[in-house]
Order: sequence, then C-alpha cells, then structure tokens
Amino acid sequence: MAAPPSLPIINIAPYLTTDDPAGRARVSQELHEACSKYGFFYLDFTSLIDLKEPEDLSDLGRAFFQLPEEEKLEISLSNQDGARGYARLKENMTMGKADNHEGLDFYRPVSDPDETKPLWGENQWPTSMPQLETAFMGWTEKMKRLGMILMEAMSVGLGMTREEWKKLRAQVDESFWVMRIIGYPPLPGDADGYSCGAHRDYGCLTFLYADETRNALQVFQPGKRSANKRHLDGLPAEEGEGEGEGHWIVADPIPGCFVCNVGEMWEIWSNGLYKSTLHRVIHRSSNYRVSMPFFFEPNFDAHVKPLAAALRIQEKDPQLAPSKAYDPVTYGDFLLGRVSNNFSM
Ligand SMILES: O=C(O)CCC(=O)C(=O)O
Ligand SMILES: [Fe+2]
Repeated sequence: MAAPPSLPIINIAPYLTTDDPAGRARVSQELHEACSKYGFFYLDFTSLIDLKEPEDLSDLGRAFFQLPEEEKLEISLSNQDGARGYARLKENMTMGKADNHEGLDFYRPVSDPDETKPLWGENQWPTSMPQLETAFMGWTEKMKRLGMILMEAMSVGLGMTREEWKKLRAQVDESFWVMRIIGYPPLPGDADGYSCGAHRDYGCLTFLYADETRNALQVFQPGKRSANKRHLDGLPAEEGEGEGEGHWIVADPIPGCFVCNVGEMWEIWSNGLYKSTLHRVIHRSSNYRVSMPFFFEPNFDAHVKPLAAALRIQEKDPQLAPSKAYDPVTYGDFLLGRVSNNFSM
C-alpha cells in the first residue's frame, strides 16, 4: 500500500528578509499549491519565533486547566458576550454533539465593549494567573504579524498585482482575530461525539500550535468521487465506502512548525481554488492534550468576495472553475452566524 500523503512543510523565512526574491517566489508557489491541494500545510516558524515561547505558553495553558473548576467558571463565557472566556468540558458543540474539550477563548479587544452584544464583550482572564494575559496578548501580536506576512505571500501565489494586494491588505489589517487555548482529556471509548467534531474553520488562516501528542488531529482529503461534494451534513461519506470517497490523514505535530489551514474566507476569495478543509480531533491517548489555535481573520467589516486574480486563473483553465457559486459576505455577519451555531456546520 502506498504511504499516506503527508502535508507539505513551508518555511516563511524568505519573507522575513528583503534580499531573497527567488526564495519569496518559491514560498508563494508552495503556498498556492498547498492551499489548492490540501487547504492545510505545516509552517516552519523557527526563523520568526523561538521554539521555547509556544512551549511555555502551552505549559501556562495546561496550568490554567488544572485550576479548580470553580475558579475557571468565574470567567465563564456566559458572564460576558457568550464568546469570550472559559468554556467548560463539553460546552462546545459540533454538529449537535458535545466536544470532549474545555477551552479559554479571547478575541481582538473592541473599543466600545458591550457584554449584551454577541462577540462585543471583554476578554476574561483568571485572577490567580495574571501572567496569562500578558503572555498570550504578546503572542497574538506575533501571530498578527505572521498573518500579514502570510497574506502577502499568498497574494503573490495567487498572482495578485501590488495594487490588488493593497486592497486585500485593507480587509485584514485590523484582523478580528480569535485565540483559543484548548484542553483535551482522553476521549472515553463510549463517547457519543469527538474530542472536536469535524468542522471547517470559518475565517482566513489558522496557526495551530499543539503539544507533542500524536494521533489526535485529522484532516480530511476528499477522494475522486467526493472531490466536488460539500461535506457539511455530517461526517463525510468516506468511512466504510472504500476507494474514491476520500480519507482522513493524521496531522501530527512537527517541532518548530504550526499546522496551518485556510478558512472559509479564503475559499471565497479564491473562488473555491483554496479549500477550507474539514478536520477533527480524536484524542484517545491517556494524556491531557493542549492545543493553541490562533485564528487570523479579516476585519470585522471586511466585504469578502471572489478576487479577480482567482477568476483570471479559472478563465485560463476552465477545469478549475468552481462547482458552486461563492456569494459575497461581510465577515462580521458571517462570524456572528457561525458563533451562534457553535460549529453546527
Ligand atoms: O486542537 C486541534 O488540534 C484543532 C482545533 C481546531 O480545529 C479548532 O479549534 O478549530
Ligand atoms: Fe479547526
């Protein structure tokens, strides 16, 4: 049997200097290919970030989850806008089933917080661990910078002109980012659900740092028969259906790399060239797994619609035409819809 395909590793280093145009062109091409083929890739971050930093953050996250439940519940997301704060074990639902994880979510702060408005409250932090806010807010600054760098590299990969990139940049330069720290106890053998059920990320780019646990995160690769089908209505049809329907590949952590993926906004911008790929977590090992996704998203008021550069590619090669029409969305409205559904799609 052929070895299962594994995701490509892309090193962003040429975009951190100004004197490597050939390297930049190569990275942009690699991004284009990875986003077209998988919607997922590993991003080597070692030229930008010291390996120890996310490890320390992950330890802090783990220490937070070890606090007594009453203390964690003091910052429950129900105190605020329903989105910012602590979600207890199984509070998050995907496709109507409880996910076997707990989490601490925080978002871009807003200048006029109002806890009665969905998403518009204030971030909440545990009083007994003041270092959490400082450390994680520092991390989000780095992740925003990385997001902008990657967006620029992807604009080149899609064949955008400098003018077109400037317009796209203005849609993401005040990213309404989200960060989650997720804690996964082992999934019981008889659980009716997953550690995190199959879903697509809804925004722009996800940078996931996860601890060294293996065999947890899985990424769906559609087969020939399922390539044009949308798998929104439950789990994909691959299981038990043999050849052609696609399969799940494991995306184990690689030291010094994020697992990166494109969300639904990139699928719209690219008019379906880049796939917002289904993924899920099944964590059955005996340890407590910690992961920390940073979601680099468009601005709240960004108007997202297929980009001319994607349409040019599809005009040249009609085989790349999308199998469905991509309607424009305003990111904030789209996000509100998704958050209120709590991963129901
Ligand atoms: O924990 C993971 O590996 C993935 C989490 C995830 O997919 C998400 O929060 O969107
Ligand atoms: Fe996800």
